[in-house]
Amino acid sequence: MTVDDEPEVIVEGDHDRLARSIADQLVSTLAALQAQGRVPSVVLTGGTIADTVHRAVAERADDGRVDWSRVDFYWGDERFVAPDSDDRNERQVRRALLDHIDVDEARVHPIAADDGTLTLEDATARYADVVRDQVFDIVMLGVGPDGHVASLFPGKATLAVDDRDTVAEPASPKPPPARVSLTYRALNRGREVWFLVSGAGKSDAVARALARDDVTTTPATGVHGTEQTVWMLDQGAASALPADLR
Ligand SMILES: O=C1O[C@H](COP(=O)(O)O)[C@@H](O)[C@H](O)[C@H]1O
Repeated sequence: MTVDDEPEVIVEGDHDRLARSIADQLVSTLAALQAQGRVPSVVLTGGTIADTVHRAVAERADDGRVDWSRVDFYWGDERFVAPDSDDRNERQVRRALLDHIDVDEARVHPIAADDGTLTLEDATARYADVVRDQVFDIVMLGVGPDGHVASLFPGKATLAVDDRDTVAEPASPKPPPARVSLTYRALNRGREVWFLVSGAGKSDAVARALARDDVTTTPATGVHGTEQTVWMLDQGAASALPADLR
């Protein structure tokens, strides 16, 4: 993003309206890319608004606009827990969306779970192989009240990693502690980056990121799309923004 490429800010009335709007945008964007003969790639996120978005996409899945077997799905981060743990971002997305659409499992690329055979570092290295040189069409990211994105948390050494695509986070301040995350280097290969943020509890983090606060205190500042960066907010999440941005 150059200085001229200001992020776009979209504000919807509330959580559910925001989720429906994002779901519509996702379906339209994927359909348009497929109409160009492309197999779109999407980076998925965990979190509360993301879960509502995934359910809203599933409700739209039967309209035939998207061939879901011709979409590549990746994850921006994952909790390194047992495969059947409800803490897995993969499990959350499968329940809300992937179990309801006709995906090609060869195009679903989850981050490895703690199945007893792998270390956190093994899972991190494996995902680096999966995403190597991958350019993502859409990167969707939730944002924490502390400004974290994926599993890049304020003050952590992982924020400075710029020589690889994945990092291990063994001590996340938000449970569960063991996580694997894409780095800025990988996330910033996204053509379009969409921040999905709901609720007044995140309004300060949103305001700091859009004011370009330092990444060490607001990690979300460091992610931007090569073509477009869009902050998709509800009124609560937008409530600390200056009036011209709301
Ligand atoms: O831990 C995580 O948190 C964020 C945001 O979650 P939320 O519940 O505050 O919406 C999420 O984007 C990330 O993928 C996840 O691992």
